[in-house]
Amino acid sequence: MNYKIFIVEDDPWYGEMLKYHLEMNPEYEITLFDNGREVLSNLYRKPDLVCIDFGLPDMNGEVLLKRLKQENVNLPVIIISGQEDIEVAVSLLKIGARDYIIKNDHTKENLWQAVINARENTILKQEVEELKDQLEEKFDFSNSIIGQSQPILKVFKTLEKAIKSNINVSVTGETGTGKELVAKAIHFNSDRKRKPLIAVNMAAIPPELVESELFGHEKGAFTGATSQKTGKFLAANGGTLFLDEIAELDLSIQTKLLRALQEREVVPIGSNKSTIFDARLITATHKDLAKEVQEGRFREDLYYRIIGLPIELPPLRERGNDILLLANNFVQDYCKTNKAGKITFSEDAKQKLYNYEYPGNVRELKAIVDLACVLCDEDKIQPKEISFNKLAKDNFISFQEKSLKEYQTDIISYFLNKYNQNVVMVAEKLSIGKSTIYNLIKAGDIKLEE
Ligand SMILES: Nc1ncnc2c1ncn2[C@@H]1O[C@H](COP(=O)(O)OP(=O)(O)OP(=O)(O)O)[C@@H](O)[C@H]1O
Repeated sequence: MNYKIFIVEDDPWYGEMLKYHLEMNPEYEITLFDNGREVLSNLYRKPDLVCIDFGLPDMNGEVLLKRLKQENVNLPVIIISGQEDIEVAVSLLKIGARDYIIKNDHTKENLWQAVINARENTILKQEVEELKDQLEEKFDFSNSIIGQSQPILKVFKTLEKAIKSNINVSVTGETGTGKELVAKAIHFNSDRKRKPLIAVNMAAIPPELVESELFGHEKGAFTGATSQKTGKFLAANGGTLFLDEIAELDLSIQTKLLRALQEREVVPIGSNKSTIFDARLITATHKDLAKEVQEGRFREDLYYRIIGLPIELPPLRERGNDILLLANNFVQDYCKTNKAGKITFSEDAKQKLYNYEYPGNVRELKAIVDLACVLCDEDKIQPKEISFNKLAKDNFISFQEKSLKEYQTDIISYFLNKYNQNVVMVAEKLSIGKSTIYNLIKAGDIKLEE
């Protein structure tokens, strides 16, 4: 489709010259106007871009720019001006001009590039909007969170309430029960869906960096702060901040977090200026926060601040038939992604899936089903193709008598070595939360090799 450009220039020779030059790209459809009023009355023709001469006889460039922006705030406008006044240029850019070009020997080339930039910018914006639409569809929670069991239907009811309000939400549940998925579903179904969703895993950040990660820092605020950094609170402005593994926060940071939440403002490290933020807070943990409070590891006042609307995700073993519903969905996903023909489960395979405990919950079920799809020779999965992480158990259990925790550490270390110290991949392979590994690293039980 042609890219429609309006040029408004009262000097006919100069206008023709610009038109001639831009028409070298056959995709550009150029229309010339010699005054502001005429271009305004032709906006119904929906130009993709308008280039205006700053010194038009009937309307100065600033007035025309404002009128164009009133009509269509997204319309890119390039100003071409005879004067090199930086202040004028800056004020026009602030009002919304896309570019400011001076009339000199390079105008043609500069305009050519400015049009390319403006067009690319529009395409990028359109792509972002399309991606946002796709995300919304993806996280329409009836599509993304699979389940029809009573405990999950109860969760859906609470989710509806969370979506309609702006209240803080705290999600609890064992590893792999879908806490992050729930946070996404709330964000992408709420009024904040077009603004950022920023997720931070507290267990993954070294304690000394948490404050700067959350609140930001000024350049030179501490050794290593070579440039200014925006914290996650401000990055999430207008949207949602998801603090995963909140129970892992140090008590000193808990105090700072509490202050920020009470005042609704943050102060970056090294700054004396506070900035108001507007982000909805969703927190998650696999721990029992109330117990953490009782045992003195979590501040009571912070607990009451963040608890808001609690959502407790049931373990998969308590979701009955959802196990098979989820398994079928994962098989379909597998077939779609791998362009495979239809695969189903034999009755015995279903029974085997149904009877298992799933300590790694939905994440573990997905890994089991994916593997079964790979292993199955025909179009029906048999019980022998369903394996419950037996490999790790068989290899490690016979070495010597150890505690369960020691076995766990051995297994994780083994996999970290095997997969090049890639925590995310090992978590996926073992169907455990990344945070479980990060916690062991933090506690010094496991050391990542260089
Ligand atoms: N009800 C569900 N329907 C479909 N997929 C689900 C469901 N619950 C979880 N999943 C999938 O299971 C995986 C794990 O979910 P998620 O990361 O949200 O769990 P989590 O509770 O945040 O885990 P962790 O505590 O380890 O961080 C993801 O791939 C997610 O999409």
